[in-house]
Amino acid sequence: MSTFQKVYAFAAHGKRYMHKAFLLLTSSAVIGIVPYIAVYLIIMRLTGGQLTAGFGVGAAGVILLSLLLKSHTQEKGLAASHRLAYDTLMGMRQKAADKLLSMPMGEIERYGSGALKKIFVEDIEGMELILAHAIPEGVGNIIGLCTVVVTLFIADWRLALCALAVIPFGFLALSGISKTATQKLELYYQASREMNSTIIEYVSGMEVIKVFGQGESAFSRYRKAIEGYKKFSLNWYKSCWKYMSMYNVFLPTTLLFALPAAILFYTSGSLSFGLLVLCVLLAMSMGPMLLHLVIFFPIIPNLRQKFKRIEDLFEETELPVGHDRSFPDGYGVSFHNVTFAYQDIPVLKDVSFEARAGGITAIVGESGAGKSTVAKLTARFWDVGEGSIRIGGRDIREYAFEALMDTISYVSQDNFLFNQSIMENIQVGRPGASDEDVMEMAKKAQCHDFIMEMPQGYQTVVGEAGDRLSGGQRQRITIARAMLKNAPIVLLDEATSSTDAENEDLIQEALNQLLRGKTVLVIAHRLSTVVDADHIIVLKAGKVIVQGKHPDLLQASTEYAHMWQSYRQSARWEYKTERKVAESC
Ligand SMILES: Nc1ncnc2c1ncn2[C@@H]1O[C@H](COP(=O)(O)OP(=O)(O)OP(=O)(O)O)[C@@H](O)[C@H]1O
Repeated sequence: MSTFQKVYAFAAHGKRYMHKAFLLLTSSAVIGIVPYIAVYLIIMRLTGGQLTAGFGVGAAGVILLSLLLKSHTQEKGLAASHRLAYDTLMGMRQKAADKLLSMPMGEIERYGSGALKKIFVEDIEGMELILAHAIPEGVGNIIGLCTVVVTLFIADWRLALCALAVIPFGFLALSGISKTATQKLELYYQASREMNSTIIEYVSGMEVIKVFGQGESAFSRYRKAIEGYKKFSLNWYKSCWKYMSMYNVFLPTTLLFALPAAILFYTSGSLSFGLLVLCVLLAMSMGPMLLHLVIFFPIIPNLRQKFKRIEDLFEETELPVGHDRSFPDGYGVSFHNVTFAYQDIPVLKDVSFEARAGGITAIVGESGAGKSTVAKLTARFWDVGEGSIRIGGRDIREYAFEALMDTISYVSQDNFLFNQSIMENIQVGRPGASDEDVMEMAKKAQCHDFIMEMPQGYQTVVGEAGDRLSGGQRQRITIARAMLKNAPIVLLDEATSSTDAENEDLIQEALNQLLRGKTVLVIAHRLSTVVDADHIIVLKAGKVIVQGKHPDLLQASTEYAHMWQSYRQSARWEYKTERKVAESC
């Protein structure tokens, strides 16, 4: 399958639009010849002394009509080809978004946000220019050129050959351009990729650069990347300039051979005056069309390059999904001898536990023990290496992806928000939820008051990743979002860690209300939040070292008792510090 076929296969109504565009653009090109023929006929009558006023007016009318018709068919042809282009791009964008949803997070992380941005924004966006403009206009131009050449051959084959005498020079230049361009295009794109990812890193790491005084060294990396890009771009253009100039100089000279030959044939009597004018006009019209070809040909390797990266993304492995939509035994979550590694680094080892349906199960342990990984595996961001995770008694790999996602609410550590209004961010939890429902949840998650204090209230746009809000505010909004979703299983990863003590109590209360009856897996550093849990799992270096209820664990595990002791001490220390601050004020 050629790249064009593969690209256009993304269009939902690809064939229909393609046929329509081709038919209309061809008609437009053929109609474009009519004025020339009409002029030829007028001249023939004029030189033969048979031109009547009626014929002159009729021919002028035909010229005007054919120009209008050419413009109309071209407009409709371009409209069809644009529809084809945007249909294709829509299909491609949709597939790219679906692809990310079905890829394991590890693969997405491996790409990095810079490379994915390049694919989504630059490659797909760059294809827009090619598909919606370069190809329709280029194809129209080629059809027009072929029509002129055929007409010229019909009119006088000798003059057609003279007009085409410049073509070998043009092809020589074209093959030079396409050879050098294709050879160096990959290097050029590589330099562009490097520059882009350095720029993204430079901008996203601005806080660290400022705080740690890294301006000089970070800027030198940035400068090196843009210098590299400049070098490759110039190098690339330099290798094309010679051929471009040759092309630009030689190709418009179609008249250079055709005109003297036409006059020679006319004076020798083998060409009528009418045909002389017709052939000269046609030969003249070929120049700009031939020049236009140079824009069209390089887009083929360009399209191939861009599509290759998109195709590579589409070929990435996906998480296999099942089709089950019903949960036979409710919403209990259980891990069965789960072993998991990020790439080659083992994180969870033979982990087994059960989070009872409708109960609160807490996961505690030192930093890096693998607590968040348990939540991420439950949400199926990755698949387990060995063992299985079951929900309702069935392996989560057997469920349809949407059915599983509908069942789980996940409040993660990073509290990501979209650069949209607060209202829309909370509505992500339940698309289509009414404003009143959103506000009710916001009140329960203790965010209504601070939202109302903002100038645009719920319509306030939160900035990129929510950076116009504080950590605590972001966290409460993500809790409201999860509450609105009202899923039967809730994963809370450090859900109240960015909240001050007063709000934490309030949110905890709201959470307690809303989590009632749900299967909750809570990951918390502060042991106070898990004391009342139905079941506590203690992880250490990826292994479950002990599990049970808080009072039992205090008795049964010295590790847990030690953790509890340390927590109590730090809580007392926090309390003392707060009191001292309060007294000194
Ligand atoms: N995406 C990832 N790729 C590679 N390694 C990872 C990734 N995420 C986590 N890890 C590693 O896996 C281990 C467990 O991480 P995890 O986030 O599950 O720990 P945690 O117990 O939740 O830690 P914390 O309490 O500090 O958040 C860590 O050593 C971490 O470096």
